[in-house]
Amino acid sequence: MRDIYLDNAATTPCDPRVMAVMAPLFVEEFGNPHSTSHIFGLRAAGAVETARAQVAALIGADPREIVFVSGATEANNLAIKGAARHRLRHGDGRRRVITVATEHKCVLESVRDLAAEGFDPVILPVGRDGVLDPDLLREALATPSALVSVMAANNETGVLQDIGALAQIARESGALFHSDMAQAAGKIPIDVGALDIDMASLSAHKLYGPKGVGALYVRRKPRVRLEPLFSGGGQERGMRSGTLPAALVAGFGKAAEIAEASLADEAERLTALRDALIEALHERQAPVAVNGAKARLPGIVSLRFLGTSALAIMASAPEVAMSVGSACSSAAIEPSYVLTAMGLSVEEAAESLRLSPGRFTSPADIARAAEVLACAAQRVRGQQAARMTA
Ligand SMILES: Cc1ncc(COP(=O)(O)O)c(C=O)c1O
Ligand code: FES
Repeated sequence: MRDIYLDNAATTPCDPRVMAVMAPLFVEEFGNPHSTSHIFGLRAAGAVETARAQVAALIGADPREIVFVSGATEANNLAIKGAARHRLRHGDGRRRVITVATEHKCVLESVRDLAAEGFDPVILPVGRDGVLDPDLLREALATPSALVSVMAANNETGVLQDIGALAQIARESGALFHSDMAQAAGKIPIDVGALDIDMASLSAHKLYGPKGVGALYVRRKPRVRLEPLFSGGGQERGMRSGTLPAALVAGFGKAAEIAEASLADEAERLTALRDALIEALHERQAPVAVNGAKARLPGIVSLRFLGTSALAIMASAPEVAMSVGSACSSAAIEPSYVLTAMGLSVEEAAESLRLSPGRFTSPADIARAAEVLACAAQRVRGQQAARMTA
């Protein structure tokens, strides 16, 4: 029996069509995309600009608004630190930077790190459904603020925030608005123009592209200015020095193009797979509850196996790849900070597993995973009961 991969929220495999675009750029067309005095550099630069247009199209941006970086971690650091520092140095003395308790660590830590530079970090709570109450944002913005950062879709629960509404609240108070869209991009339709936001972070490896490349959307009208994180040659219009990995960037572009073309079909298919998994678990008498609001990404579900340790289920079902909490925190034993921020008790959070089917998951994979999981849950409950009576 082959192993079943249900951890697409941690990372996705490269689509073979993406591999086909990248391969020649490693070997034959290996030029430095910034060395445009000869054909090798020009070809690499052409591949980068094609990708810039493809990534821009996925989110309704202008290609000139796309800054390529190493991934969403860097994009989030650049957006938050870059915008806050530039504003403070050139502007109005606004020191407040606002985010939400369920954000990815790279956002939370970027905001917290700014405290050492004299900024005023504010971390807003969420409700039991994982959603930020817009009134809490309004209250926080009573103090003039530099920046608000709210993710579009959560990486552990798939819960969606109402980015358009939150961005409008921020704009009315004169704060910039950034959104971590690493999980949302390519999964749900996104139009940065319609959302009227200033910055958005993307990562290629969440949408069937390669690891090690991502992008920051930086609005041009009105222009958002950032202090760069790195000193250097001034590539990417001065916002991100360093030679771009043309092959990875081109792969990201192709992945974005495929994601855009297949978005509606894939969302429907993933929703059906996710619902089939939950249904099959119910049929096999595995008592589960979904964590978070109804409005969620199609491909991520956080399931609480009532009364059953999630870590023990994982250990008992090694042929299913899944996770407790996010990939970067899964080495830690503490239960997910995202779930406890939603008001789950430590015990409830410790009963929760994240399952994320993807483009290459089949209905047969889902049926098999449900069987394995239900069986593992039953075994674990048996062991727990035996320990209680021993
Ligand atoms: C919501 C979110 N933000 C940021 C990241 C970090 O992205 P990257 O691995 O590209 O640095 C991830 C994935 O780990 C994520 O899910
Ligand atoms: S009960 Fe299904 S595999 Fe054991």
